[in-house]
Amino acid sequence: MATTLPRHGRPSNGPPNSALPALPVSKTRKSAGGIAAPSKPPNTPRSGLRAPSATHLPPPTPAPTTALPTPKGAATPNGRTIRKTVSINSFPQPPKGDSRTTSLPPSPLSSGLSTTTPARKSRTPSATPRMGHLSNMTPSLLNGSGEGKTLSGASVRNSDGLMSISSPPQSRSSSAQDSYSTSATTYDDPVDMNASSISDKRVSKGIDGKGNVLVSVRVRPDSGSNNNQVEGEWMVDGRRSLVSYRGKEGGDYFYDNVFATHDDNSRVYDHCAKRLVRRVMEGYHGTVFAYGMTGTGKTFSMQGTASSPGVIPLAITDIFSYIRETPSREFLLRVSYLEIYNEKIHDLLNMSTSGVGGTGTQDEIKLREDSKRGVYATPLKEEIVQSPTQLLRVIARGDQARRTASTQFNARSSRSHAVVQIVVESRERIPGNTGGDSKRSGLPPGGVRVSTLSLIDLAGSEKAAETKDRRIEGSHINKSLLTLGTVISKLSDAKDKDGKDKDGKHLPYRDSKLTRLLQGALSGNSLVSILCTIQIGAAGSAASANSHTTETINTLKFASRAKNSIVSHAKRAEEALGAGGEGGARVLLERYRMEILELRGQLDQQAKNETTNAEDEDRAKDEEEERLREKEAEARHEEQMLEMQLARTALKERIDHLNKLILSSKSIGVNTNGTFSSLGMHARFSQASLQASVRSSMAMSTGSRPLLERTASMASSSSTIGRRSSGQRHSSGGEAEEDDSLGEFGEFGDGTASLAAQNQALQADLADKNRYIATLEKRLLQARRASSSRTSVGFSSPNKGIMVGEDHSVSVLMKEKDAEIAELRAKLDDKDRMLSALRSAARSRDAAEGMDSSRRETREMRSSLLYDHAASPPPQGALPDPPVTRRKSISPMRGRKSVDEMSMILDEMISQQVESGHMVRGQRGSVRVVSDSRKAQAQAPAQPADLEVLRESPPVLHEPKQVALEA
Ligand SMILES: Nc1ncnc2c1ncn2[C@@H]1O[C@H](COP(=O)(O)OP(=O)(O)OP(=O)(O)O)[C@@H](O)[C@H]1O
Repeated sequence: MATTLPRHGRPSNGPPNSALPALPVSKTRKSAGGIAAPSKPPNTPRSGLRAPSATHLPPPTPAPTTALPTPKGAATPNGRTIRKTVSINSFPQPPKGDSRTTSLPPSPLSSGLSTTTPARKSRTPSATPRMGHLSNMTPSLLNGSGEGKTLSGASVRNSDGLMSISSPPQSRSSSAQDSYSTSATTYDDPVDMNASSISDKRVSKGIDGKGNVLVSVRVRPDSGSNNNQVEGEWMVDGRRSLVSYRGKEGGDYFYDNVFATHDDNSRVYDHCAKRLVRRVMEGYHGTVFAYGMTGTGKTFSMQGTASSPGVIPLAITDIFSYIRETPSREFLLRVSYLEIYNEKIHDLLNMSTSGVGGTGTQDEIKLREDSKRGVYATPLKEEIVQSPTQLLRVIARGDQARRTASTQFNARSSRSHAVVQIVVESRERIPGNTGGDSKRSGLPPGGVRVSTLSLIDLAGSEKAAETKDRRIEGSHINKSLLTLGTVISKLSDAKDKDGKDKDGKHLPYRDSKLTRLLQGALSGNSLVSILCTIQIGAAGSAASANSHTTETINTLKFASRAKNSIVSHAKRAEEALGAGGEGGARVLLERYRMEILELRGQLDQQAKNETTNAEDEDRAKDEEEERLREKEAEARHEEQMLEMQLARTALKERIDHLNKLILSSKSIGVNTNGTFSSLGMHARFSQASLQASVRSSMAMSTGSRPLLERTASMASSSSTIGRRSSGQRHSSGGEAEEDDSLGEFGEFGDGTASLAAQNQALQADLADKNRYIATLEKRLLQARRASSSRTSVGFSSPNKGIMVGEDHSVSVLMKEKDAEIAELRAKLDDKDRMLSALRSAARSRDAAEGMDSSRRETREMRSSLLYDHAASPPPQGALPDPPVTRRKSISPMRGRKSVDEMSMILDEMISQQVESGHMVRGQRGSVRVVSDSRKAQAQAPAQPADLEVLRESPPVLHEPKQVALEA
């Protein structure tokens, strides 16, 4: 009769042990792997012993519920197994003195047994042969919330009998290397699945009060069996999590989970690791490790196959499922993979330098301890992974680098302890901000939680090895496993002594790298799930050989001790709020968040800069265009100003020159210091100087094209005079072989001839000036029009103030020019009047002397001749009858007299002009026309010559004023 053992409550020491949230309901594990597992290599030792007979099959009835001791090794005649529950203390000592193992350290399990047995003895009452831990089953984080398992008759029948061993595919292939689907897969919650029955909760409850350690035993099928018969020594009851040995020194072993041979990896994962993985995602540290003799299925359980993925791939799937199901948090995963081989740590993800054979120069990896991280290996490569596929690939890479070799019991035995560590960083996601950062504060509401899931496939303990290498490996493996067993044993003894053993010494974690690395888990800082693998074979099979049985029993004892010894007080990892310090520096999520914030800030700044730059560029472009426009306008304006300046200069020069000419003529006419005769005598010289002056003036006035044209025309007219003058000069010393006209002039040595010539020259000069004035006026008009158009342009330009100012100065200039021109015109008028006076003087003289008709004719003829020489018709109305006399017939006295008379007349006229205010006398006796001569002229009586001059004046003279007003 099996009895339900009383469950002792245990103090809660840390982690919550309340009901766990329901896991996803569901339901069938999908496996995409259809790849047939390779069969076991032929050299694998297999049992050739007789298979258990059908008579030894478990009864179809529920398992016996009695825990009463039964005779050792007894079986009922009807085939029912007689349970023998023995104390762990009664387990036999491991065999010693095996010839093959003398050179090896003793098996850790057997050693552990020998060292711990006394202690166990003292605590386990002999009257209660069941494992001590069974009396303390309480719910735990890993076991569920207290729901029991249902033991139906059928299930009991399946699990309670002797081994029903089939031959599963014997394979060893990394699931990660195959095309295992990582799509979301859900599993039956073992708790929910078994929640209906309360009749027998013993098996599924937390095993004892020692915290959250979960111990499971998995029995590997014995492929060597030909049938399902087992010769009565072993009994595996999965439903009751019981393994019984009925053989010598046998007993009942209860654990949290016992998996029979037909249980697959999925079931193993669901019961051993699923909850732990979930807790890790919630912030607890978790460790799952497989322990057992070589070839018993540790790697098969942890890695699985393509068709039956193990703990590692299933945990990865669950990790990502959890992330998908938890949108309120964001996660970052990084993975490392190391192995401890011959007591050296190798980075399985960084084997490119060291190589599998360890020939490279990989930095030595050491174990360090940190208050926040605990014990950790460094330097170790960590890879950040973002998908299950990526994570599986990383692990598959490590698997390939792991050292394996063929052993007596395993063709591809793992010769090292392999540790996969998945670090999970998580942080609360800010609502409405999928980017993961707070736009307002830049800080998330909570800190980053960091937890670690360690998945460890230990190397198998080996009792004997054939080769030296194997022996060395086996030595290290056994030593580390022995240390592990010792630590666990001492943990049990030291549970009340603050982690110290009986002698007050610290636990020997440092005795091996394995225990040092597992220190955190063993000392209770993390949730722990231990999967012990055993292989039990039919009686007479290889698996049931003595050594094998011994190893199996030792494994069972190790599992029992672990369950009793490891007290977990795992707590949810604290949330790290900063990225500072050694611990904080590991929080990549925080670092990345800060980096993202920083990069975002830079991006924003860059965007702002780009916008500002674009605006600046536009502005600079506009300003540049504006500057160019201004420059062009300025250049145009300067050009126009220069043009006007040139025109003004030319005008000024011309006006000065004309003024000089006028004064010179008047000086000649009004010379009162008795030199008029000399004027007459030097008339030719005076003419010549006048012409030279005109020519020089012409030569100077070359500023612009119109002026050049004008100069040419004036030069042509002057040349006429010049020829005559030069002729006069040339003939001064001689007579009439000269040019006719010159000869004729030469003949007139008296004042009459001089006057006529002067008169004619003045006439020509007057005509020339008129033309010049017309040209100037045209030019002025053009300049004003140009200025006007510029002004209108200038108003629209940004420098319109300047343009207006310039234009104003131009208009002032124009006005000045107008005034000058008016003055010039007045001077010309004076000259006309002088000419008229000369003419009238000549006429008076003629009348006084009673010139005969012949002389008159001669004079007329000469007059006409004179006009012919002038190269242009005489101005209309000008010099109607020049009083020219034949000088040869005039006596010098008479000539002098007429000159004197003329001088007198001129003096009178000038005096009149001066008196009337039209002219002013200079200091040297010269006279000037006053500036308002125009007004005086308007008041003076019009004379024929004046009218003529006015008629010749182009009407455009008044246009500039109109333009100026418009401007
Ligand atoms: N439960 C099982 N069902 C079917 N085959 C199994 C099972 N367990 C183990 N095997 C097979 O047994 C062989 C050895 O298994 P495995 O390599 O996992 O043992 P191990 O304990 O890891 O050995 P070692 O410690 O030497 O590495 C493999 O071929 C594997 O396929």
